[in-house]
Amino acid sequence: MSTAFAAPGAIPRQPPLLMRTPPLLTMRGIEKRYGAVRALGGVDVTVYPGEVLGIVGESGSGKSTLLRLMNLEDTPEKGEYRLALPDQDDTDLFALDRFQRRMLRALRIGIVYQNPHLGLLMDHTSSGNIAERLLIAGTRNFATLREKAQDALQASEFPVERMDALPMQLSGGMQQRVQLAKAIALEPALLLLDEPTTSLDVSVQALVLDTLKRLQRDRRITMVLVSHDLGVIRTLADRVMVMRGGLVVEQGLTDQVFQDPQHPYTQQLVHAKL
Ligand SMILES: Nc1ncnc2c1ncn2[C@@H]1O[C@H](COP(=O)(O)OP(=O)(O)OP(=O)(O)O)[C@@H](O)[C@H]1O
Repeated sequence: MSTAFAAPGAIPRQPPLLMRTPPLLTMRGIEKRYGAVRALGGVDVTVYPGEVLGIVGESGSGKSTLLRLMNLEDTPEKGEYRLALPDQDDTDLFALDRFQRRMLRALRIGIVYQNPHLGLLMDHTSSGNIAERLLIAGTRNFATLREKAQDALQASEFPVERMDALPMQLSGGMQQRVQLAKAIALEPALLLLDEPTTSLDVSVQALVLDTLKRLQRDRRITMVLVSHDLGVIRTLADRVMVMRGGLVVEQGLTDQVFQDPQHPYTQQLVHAKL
């Protein structure tokens, strides 16, 4: 496995500035099975504040399972998970009870799924979807709810004049922007993106990627981005982790991994894309 910042024999490079701070997210030894299927076979992940970590790999390699665990939707058979949050002690988050995990997920972690049905309440308007999130955090005043929902929608570059439309009345790109607005409404410490642009037309995909880039640049939101599309990873991710068969086979700075892949599987992925 190549985790280094330099090819063998090369002069070691300094890790980027972001990585010289303590990590925001640390996962160690994550193992997850579904019956006989080993989805994750002992995965370690470290994410630094303000960076975008990309996760690539073929279908079934365990990317979404790992993201679901980061979102505390599920627990693994083995492994630990810590988030360095100001009000959080060093507890293993998988050891929290179901309610504590749900609250932490709602208040501190945002997620955008490939399928808007997973991220949105289809019988709520766009503003209602965001208000639902704000209510969990204790906002009760109607005018404040609307104002905050509008702010979040604007930040995700959603046309706010459509804020009272139902998701089904919106285009795929707009639905993803509502999911994004909902995910960032409470200024999460961690934003998880599971194939956020995969089901969109190429031109719409580029616009949504631009929004994500702008958000990342302006707000320095720490993101973990799962995508099978190397172009998307290359556009957004500072670092990349390559997964295969529930294991991490290579990781490093995105440019470096793509320009000089060390693992045969990464070489195959990169060359298939060229
Ligand atoms: N709920 C589940 N029940 C049973 N098996 C599952 C479940 N979720 C995932 N798996 C299996 O776990 C393995 C990893 O799946 P996962 O969805 O994490 O992979 P992935 O890399 O995200 O794939 P894709 O790119 O196709 O979404 C696969 O073999 C998958 O079939």
